[in-house]
Amino acid sequence: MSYAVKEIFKTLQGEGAQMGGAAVFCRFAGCNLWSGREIDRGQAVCSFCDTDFVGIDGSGGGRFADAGALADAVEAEWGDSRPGRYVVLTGGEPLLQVDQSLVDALHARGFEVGIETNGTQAAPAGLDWVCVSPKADAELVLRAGDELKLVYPQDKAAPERFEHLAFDHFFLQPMDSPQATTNLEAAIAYCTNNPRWRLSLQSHKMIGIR
Ligand SMILES: C[S@@+](CC[C@H](N)C(=O)[O-])C[C@H]1O[C@@H](n2cnc3c(N)ncnc32)[C@H](O)[C@@H]1O
Ligand SMILES: Nc1nc2[nH]cc(C(=O)O)c2c(=O)[nH]1
Ligand code: SF4
Ligand SMILES: [Mg+2]
Repeated sequence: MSYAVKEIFKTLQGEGAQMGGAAVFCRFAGCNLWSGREIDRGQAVCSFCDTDFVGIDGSGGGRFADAGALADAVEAEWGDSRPGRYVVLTGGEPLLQVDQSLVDALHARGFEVGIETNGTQAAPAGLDWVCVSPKADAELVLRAGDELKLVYPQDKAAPERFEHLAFDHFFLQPMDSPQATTNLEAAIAYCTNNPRWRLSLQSHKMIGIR
């Protein structure tokens, strides 16, 4: 199967429990919860997205004919060094495209494989770090993983809906929007009163990296 990829870049993971660690980000094109066109945002199931995932025209993006070709591009972006190889599959919604052969091809090149997903699609086996970010109006299929990272606040997606699920870490991530300051304050208040939840800040935006 071929893969449509918006961009591939090396940076530090900005969010969640892996925050601050080096990673190659592989951003897949397309999402099942929004077309990515501003004209459709108001009607989308997920309407607060901060990401351009349309097309294959970003840096390092393209159409990759098979898993080996995409894993080679990820490896080239990381460079020659072997220790700590880590790739984050994101998007758009990566689980519309990620399959077992891609996970295997990345493992064969020495990468640990993380994923950022909206949790609406089944995942192939062998992923090393699964971050699920549920959306209020989308059915949640992936109900176990390493971290659950809830963008906060969302109408009809109170944290209590998710805290019984089988994750090791529970994060609230303030919604980036014109109300970002209010959202941050609300997330601080919630975490202060509900110690099962920790605050995840989008640190890459604060320090001016991708
Ligand atoms: C762009 S999404 C791509 C992966 C996947 N589609 C998902 O939603 O998890 C990457 C992460 O950014 C989060 N995110 C998207 N828009 C955001 C916003 N406006 N403020 C804070 N986090 C946001 C998502 O919830 C997700 O955790
Ligand atoms: N630095 C950095 N960290 C991130 N963590 C999750 C991201 C994403 O868009 O999936 C992201 C991103 O786009 N950049
Ligand atoms: S599910 Fe993820 S990629 Fe899709 S629109 Fe929402 S935040 Fe963006
Ligand atoms: Mg992002």
